[in-house]
Formats: sequence, C-alpha cells, structure tokens
Amino acid sequence: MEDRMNLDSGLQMIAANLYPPCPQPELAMGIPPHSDHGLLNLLMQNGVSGLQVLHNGKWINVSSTSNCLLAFVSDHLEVVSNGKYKSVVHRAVVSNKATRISLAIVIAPSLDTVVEPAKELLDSQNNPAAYIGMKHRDYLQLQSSNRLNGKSVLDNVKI
Ligand SMILES: O=C(O)CCC(=O)C(=O)O
Ligand SMILES: [Fe+2]
Repeated sequence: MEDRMNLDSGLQMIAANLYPPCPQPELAMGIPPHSDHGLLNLLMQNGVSGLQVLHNGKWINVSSTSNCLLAFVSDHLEVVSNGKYKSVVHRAVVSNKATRISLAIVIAPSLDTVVEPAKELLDSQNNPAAYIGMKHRDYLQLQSSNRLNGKSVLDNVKI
C-alpha cells in the first residue's frame, strides 16, 4: 500500500465542521450523504451525536464519544483494494439542543498519484479490475464539478 500509493509523499487534509443548534432539525441536514476521497478518514467529535452511517440501506446513529478517533474506509481504499474494503457512506444530521463540532482528517495519496486497483490483487480470469485508475487531482476536480449527474465519483470510476 505504502509503495503503490506513494505514501512517503502522501497528503493529509483537515476539515472542521460546525453545526449550530437548528430550531427545526427535521427540515435540515448538516452534511448530505456522501463518501470521502482518500484512503482513510479519521473523525473526532465533541460528544454531541449527529453522525449516521448507511448500513444495509438503513441510517445507523454513531455514538459521539469525545477523545475518540473514528476511522472510516474512504473511496481510494475501496479502489486500491479492488472493492474488498467498501467506502463508508455517511451524513450528519443536526440537533435543536447543542452545537456539534467534528474534525475530519483525510489520509490520502498525493494529488499526482494515480489511484487504481493494486495489480497484486488482480487476475484477469477470477478477479479483473473493477475500477478505472484516476489521478487523485482529477478525482477531486470531478467531485467538485457539476458533471456527476447525481452519481458519486466512486460510481463514475466503477467498471
Ligand atoms: O460531521 C461529521 O460527523 C461528518 C463530517 C464529514 O462527513 C466530512 O467532513 O466529510
Ligand atoms: Fe465525510
């Protein structure tokens, strides 16, 4: 993994999310459903719940313990593992009681790394590549473009 993804020159990005109390939480969404780019997402929360993960078609509440790091499999780990590990679809709902804060640390390959299924995991007969390769930079550009027509970037790189 370290060699394949050039992790010596990898990238870490931090997103800080602030969700103030919302008077009508049933009408709002903190962050809509998505999965993250990168290999892993390490998430810290301030003890106020709101994170939900999609599991077997149902949204499951994740407890929010402070001083705890939550590790999510993200899109690039799904691609490199050729689908063996699945990227976690998640969202954040809001509450009318407390302010919620989360810090998401994305562990990713450099922007010039082509993210593709590891050749060691493929064989053309039984385990062909299930994803096309894409530079991390292009993946990010596609994610922020309006060319997705409601699909995720991950859906776009699936063969
Ligand atoms: O606030 C959360 O728990 C989720 C944040 C998140 O999904 C993100 O920053 O990508
Ligand atoms: Fe996320």
